[in-house]
Amino acid sequence: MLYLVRMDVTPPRDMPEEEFSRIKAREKEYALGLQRDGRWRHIWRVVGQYSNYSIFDVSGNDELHQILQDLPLYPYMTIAVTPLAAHPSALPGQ
Ligand SMILES: O=C(O)CC1=CCC(=O)O1
Repeated sequence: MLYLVRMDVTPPRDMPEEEFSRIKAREKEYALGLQRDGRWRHIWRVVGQYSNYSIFDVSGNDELHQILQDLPLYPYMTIAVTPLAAHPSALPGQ
């Protein structure tokens, strides 16, 4: 199943920059692993915001929920999930 996910990150005000940088490095490694195995299909920065739009291709709600909960930045995120279905006007394979 495909999901459009928006992640808005609010960095903690009281966390030292070095500690937050370490969390961001872990986040990147985690995200790269999921991109390499094909479950995190796209990630795009929202211009001017500490936010991204991502497309996930996973088995269903439970797998996506686990993936999102395991994000190192999860405690500092607001997440919105939109499940996607095929559109009848889409070209085959799109
Ligand atoms: O920077 C972000 O939008 C949050 C994030 C998700 C995966 C990643 O590497 O950073």
